Amino acid sequence: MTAGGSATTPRTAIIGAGVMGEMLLSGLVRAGRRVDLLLVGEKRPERAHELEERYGVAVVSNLEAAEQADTVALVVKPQDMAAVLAEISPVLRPGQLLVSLAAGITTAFIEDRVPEGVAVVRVMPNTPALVDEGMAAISPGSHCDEEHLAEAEALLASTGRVVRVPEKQQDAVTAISGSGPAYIFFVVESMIEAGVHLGLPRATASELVIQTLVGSAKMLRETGTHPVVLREQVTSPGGTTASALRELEVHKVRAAFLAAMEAARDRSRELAEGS
Ligand SMILES: NC(=O)C1=CN([C@@H]2O[C@H](COP(=O)(O)OP(=O)(O)OC[C@H]3O[C@@H](n4cnc5c(N)ncnc54)[C@H](O)[C@@H]3O)[C@@H](O)[C@H]2O)C=CC1
Ligand SMILES: O=C(O)[C@@H]1CCC=N1
Repeated sequence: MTAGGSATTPRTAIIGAGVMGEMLLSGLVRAGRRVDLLLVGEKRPERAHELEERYGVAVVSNLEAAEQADTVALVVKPQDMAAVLAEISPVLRPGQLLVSLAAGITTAFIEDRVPEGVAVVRVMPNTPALVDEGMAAISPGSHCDEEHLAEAEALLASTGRVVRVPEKQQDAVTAISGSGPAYIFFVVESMIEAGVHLGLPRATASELVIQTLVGSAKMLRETGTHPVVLREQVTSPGGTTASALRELEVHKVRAAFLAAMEAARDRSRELAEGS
């Protein structure tokens, strides 16, 4: 949406300004959205104050945010979603767009709790959005037209890539790219510890691992070569890499990744039940 300065200029509200709420807010500000057209609803007063200081954004009640905005991003924990929807539902109106970033919460869950005709888009973002390298997947709800979807896409495009997926894929997306950064950080942490075990100073181990990660990610993106081929290029016959990879296979790391991501997918499915 463009900011034109008239009384009808669209406003965007963010309800729940923790890690991902701030990601969205800071991305919109970096992308040039006018701060006076942004609103934040945040429960914790000290956090609200922090955001007012940092961005000059108006922090208002959830009701005011929902009443004044054309697009409302819901960025609270899945367990808090029902309470927030119950609070704002009386002031929501048809044509408004709700964009939910909560894991597991379906568009049907939201549509059942808001007035008929309110458009809902479900998004699964990830934390690299904080450095404009996010990966977000979006899915339309049942009252959502192309304009609503494009607006949700624009919200997320300010912090990285956006793909459209059928909603039935969102639990898998959550398991792969939503939680994905945590798996990568876990691998990085494990490799740094291994370097320390092998006698490297921690700072050296960290630099070696982080640059190896960045370089490998860049090769994947820039060459477009399949990861199996890239791995084979590193794996000299009878060499060091083959010895290491055999240990990873012996320890069933591939199977562990599959089981881990199935567990994340299953947890995402459970979250809509409120557990
Ligand atoms: N952290 C991550 O990597 C990702 C998180 N998500 C989703 O984003 C959502 C938020 O996650 P985080 O930002 O990590 O959590 P967080 O705990 O950092 O932020 C949630 C914020 O909502 C506020 N809040 C709670 N109840 C409220 C209410 N009634 N009114 C106003 N504000 C309220 C809290 O004070 C807090 O600041 C979750 O639904 C999560 O599933 C999605 C993808 C990735
Ligand atoms: O752990 C979680 O539930 C959230 C959703 C995806 C990443 N973090």
